[in-house]
Amino acid sequence: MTQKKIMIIGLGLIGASLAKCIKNAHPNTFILGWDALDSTKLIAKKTGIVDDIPEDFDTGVCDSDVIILSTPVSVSIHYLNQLSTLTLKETVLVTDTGSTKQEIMSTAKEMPFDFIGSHPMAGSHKSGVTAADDNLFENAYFIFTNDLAIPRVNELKELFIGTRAKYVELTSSEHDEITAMLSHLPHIIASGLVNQADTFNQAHPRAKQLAAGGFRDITRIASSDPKMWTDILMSNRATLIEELDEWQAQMTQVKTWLQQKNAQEIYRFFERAKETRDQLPIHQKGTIPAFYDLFVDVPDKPGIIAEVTGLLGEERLSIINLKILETREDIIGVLQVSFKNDHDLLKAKECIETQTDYTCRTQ
Ligand SMILES: NC(=O)c1ccc[n+]([C@@H]2O[C@H](COP(=O)([O-])OP(=O)(O)OC[C@H]3O[C@@H](n4cnc5c(N)ncnc54)[C@H](O)[C@@H]3O)[C@@H](O)[C@H]2O)c1
Ligand SMILES: O=C(O)C(=O)C[C@]1(C(=O)O)C=C[C@@H](O)C=C1
Repeated sequence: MTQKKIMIIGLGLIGASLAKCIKNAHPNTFILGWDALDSTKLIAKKTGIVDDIPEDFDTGVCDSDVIILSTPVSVSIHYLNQLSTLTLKETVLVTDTGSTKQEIMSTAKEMPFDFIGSHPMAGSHKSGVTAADDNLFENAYFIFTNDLAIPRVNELKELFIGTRAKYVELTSSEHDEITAMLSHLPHIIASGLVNQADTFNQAHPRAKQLAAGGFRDITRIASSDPKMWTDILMSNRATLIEELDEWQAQMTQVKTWLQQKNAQEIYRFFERAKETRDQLPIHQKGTIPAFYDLFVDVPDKPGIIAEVTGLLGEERLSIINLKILETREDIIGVLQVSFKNDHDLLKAKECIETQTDYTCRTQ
């Protein structure tokens, strides 16, 4: 059988992470890469993220069986139009990874080749080839938009099997409504908060040092790439304008309650939010960051926490959370140690099991 050629355009966080996942699951594929930055192409080639960088763009895409566009949304639309001017393989399958889907799907309608939209609902505020991570998509939702009903979604599902993500199919309009609410609006709010704090800090220079966990947690995503987010907003304008109207109405309501000293309504506001968030499936990426828990049965004796965390520290495993679930006198207690991914969780289990007598469970 001839070797399948995949061309990935845009070797940043998502493109390079997908390249790694494809290679892990399909070592026989030949991965070509393309990027606007020579330094990125060089790193991708040197680190083996791609097998090769073609001499020129046209040769690369015309020789490929699958083409993955993983650039900012407006750039991917530009490339899609460019691909329609070239003689690609008759059986080529083109996809993208963009965070919005309606605009690219309506461009794809006019294309002389098969196109199915993809969107892995996992990512990071980090960008670029050096942030590539083959564990990035594990357990996350991976959305396909196939408005054009191309009977080849299974080919993509097979190609992306190494992501270990959970596949979902949506129409592009459902996709853009949902992501506006759960991804795009939160990014606007996070950046708005940081900008408001910046203005405030100029009048209160000491404030910067005093920002604590709450501010850090709600604003992490404000460190994301501004080009990527400008493109996302510009391509989901109508839905976001509606979401922002609702958001403003909600904030005006809170302001009114404050003016009225209405503690009861303010309490209900926070109570509803707590109940809702507490019920969200926090073990799933795509909604709330996933935590991977290890349960260690430990004897009830002094220094036990230091012993377990010390062993994990020596393995350079970072702990996201630590809880003692049961400590009654002279019974075995349970330590719940949370990690940021499955890989760290399994490494921690192995480390504790090989270096102590304690029993470990992951459920
Ligand atoms: N970052 C996330 O959390 C996330 C998650 C899912 C999907 N996405 C989407 O995936 C796409 C890629 O995002 P990312 O996070 O990998 O961004 P990134 O900034 O890490 O990577 C984008 C890459 O595209 C390259 N690029 C830009 N213009 C180009 C051009 N004209 N020609 C060739 N290469 C060009 C950049 O040099 C960079 O290497 C975006 O459409 C984004 O909306 C992002
Ligand atoms: O975790 C993050 O940093 C992200 O911003 C990831 C995130 C999101 O959840 O909003 C961002 C954009 C993508 O389209 C999908 C995922």
